[in-house]
Amino acid sequence: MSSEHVIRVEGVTKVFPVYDKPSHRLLQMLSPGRSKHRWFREFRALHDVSLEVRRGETLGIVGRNGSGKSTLLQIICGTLQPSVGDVHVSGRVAALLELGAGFNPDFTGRENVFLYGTVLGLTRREIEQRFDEIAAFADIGEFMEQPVKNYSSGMYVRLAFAVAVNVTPDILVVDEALSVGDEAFQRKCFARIDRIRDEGATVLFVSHSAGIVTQLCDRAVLLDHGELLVGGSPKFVVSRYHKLLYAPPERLQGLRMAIAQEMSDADERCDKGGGEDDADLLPSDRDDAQLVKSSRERPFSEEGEDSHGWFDEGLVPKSTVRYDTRGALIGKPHLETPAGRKVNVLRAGDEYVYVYRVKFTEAMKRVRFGMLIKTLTGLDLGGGASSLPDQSLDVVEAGCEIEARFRFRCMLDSGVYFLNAGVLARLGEEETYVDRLIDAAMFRVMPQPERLGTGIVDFGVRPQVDMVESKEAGA
Ligand SMILES: Nc1ncnc2c1ncn2[C@@H]1O[C@H](COP(=O)(O)OP(=O)(O)OP(=O)(O)O)[C@@H](O)[C@H]1O
Repeated sequence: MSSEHVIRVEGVTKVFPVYDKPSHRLLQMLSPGRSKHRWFREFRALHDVSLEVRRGETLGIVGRNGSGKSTLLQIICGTLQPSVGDVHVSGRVAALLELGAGFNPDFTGRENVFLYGTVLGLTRREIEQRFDEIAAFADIGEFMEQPVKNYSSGMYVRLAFAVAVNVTPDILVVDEALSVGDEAFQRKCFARIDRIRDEGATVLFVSHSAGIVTQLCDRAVLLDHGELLVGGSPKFVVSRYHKLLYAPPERLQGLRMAIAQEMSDADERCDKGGGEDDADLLPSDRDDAQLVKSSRERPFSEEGEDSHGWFDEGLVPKSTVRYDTRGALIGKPHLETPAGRKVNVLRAGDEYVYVYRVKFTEAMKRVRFGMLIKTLTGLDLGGGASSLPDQSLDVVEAGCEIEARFRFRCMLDSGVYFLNAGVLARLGEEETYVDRLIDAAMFRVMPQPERLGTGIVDFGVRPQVDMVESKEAGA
């Protein structure tokens, strides 16, 4: 394996024995070694799969249910052995596989942290050093001392993720698990995955969400019936995945062959923006992803207080990070209606104000303020600055407190979003951040029952459909 590649899968086939009745498993075990009769059928979950993953690359693995994604990940992680073929993996692999994998249900959370850490090659001392950080990330309180069989699925994932991201993995494997848990925790996980990628780790990501794969991954592969059909840019691969997903059964076989034939061309489309992409003609994937659950939705009335939204105390980001503080401190970030009522559950189409305060402990020159709205996965959607650089506040004295207000119209699809805040000033010749709060606040946009728009941002598209030729006129 070249030093550039950290994973190489060569001609891997995986065959599982399938027993029609539970008693057949027992009969097979009792059959003499040379007995010709087999009490099972063979099911081929993977067929001749070859794949290379480079150091630092984020690879998305997509495919319909039962296509072999989890089997492939388990083989890469070493928890399953291939029936045929070879797998070479270099470095520490931390895996967040489907629920149920990894932990011993009878052990407490704490014991499992030590068990899992040891399996990943950490010494007891190393795990002890990281334990507090793992516990803080998991944020499951007293449950850390309870057997994990008493955990909810959300708690289980929290602990599993906390361990996986805190063992400094060379390769992080994430299998759909992030769809469990609340949005604030999901955002924290995506932010941590970003950091792990920035530090040069390789990430394998199994997801049914086209949005996540296209946004997070450098490259993707499509598995179908255990075969690797195609690989290439995420947009290209996701569009082929969608074609398969929505194809009528009679066209499926022909489509599979056509996609497999494109395989040879796909390498040329490896840049993220490149590639033929017809995914946007297909039904939105935001619903099948369902990452943004509407757990705290409630119907809104057209009139009265709630019609412009309300405040949900549970919507508190867990991924807030402060960068760059140098004589200025951002505080109290929140959203208000134009009338000044604090809200964080918004109605699409209405206007809101993003407000935060900044305390200056040092005098500053050329000061201005900024904001940014992001998705749960960290995609920058848009924002704004309080002024152009040459129109910034000339001087702000030490001891001053300034309130920055950004009025905007909420042109977003239903879901959960995050807000950044930043203060810029001239230090020497350079304009630089003097305080920056990432994921300072979060908000939810209520579902819109009559929405015609698709995608995250509502451009206010006004459709018009005209009959340009009727049958009678053409006859
Ligand atoms: N231990 C096993 N014994 C028999 N069949 C198995 C076993 N594990 C997996 N399979 C079968 O192998 C196929 C691939 O399963 P796998 O879980 O890898 O698919 P997947 O793409 O991850 O699916 P999903 O998206 O539903 O999680 C499925 O048909 C599954 O039923």
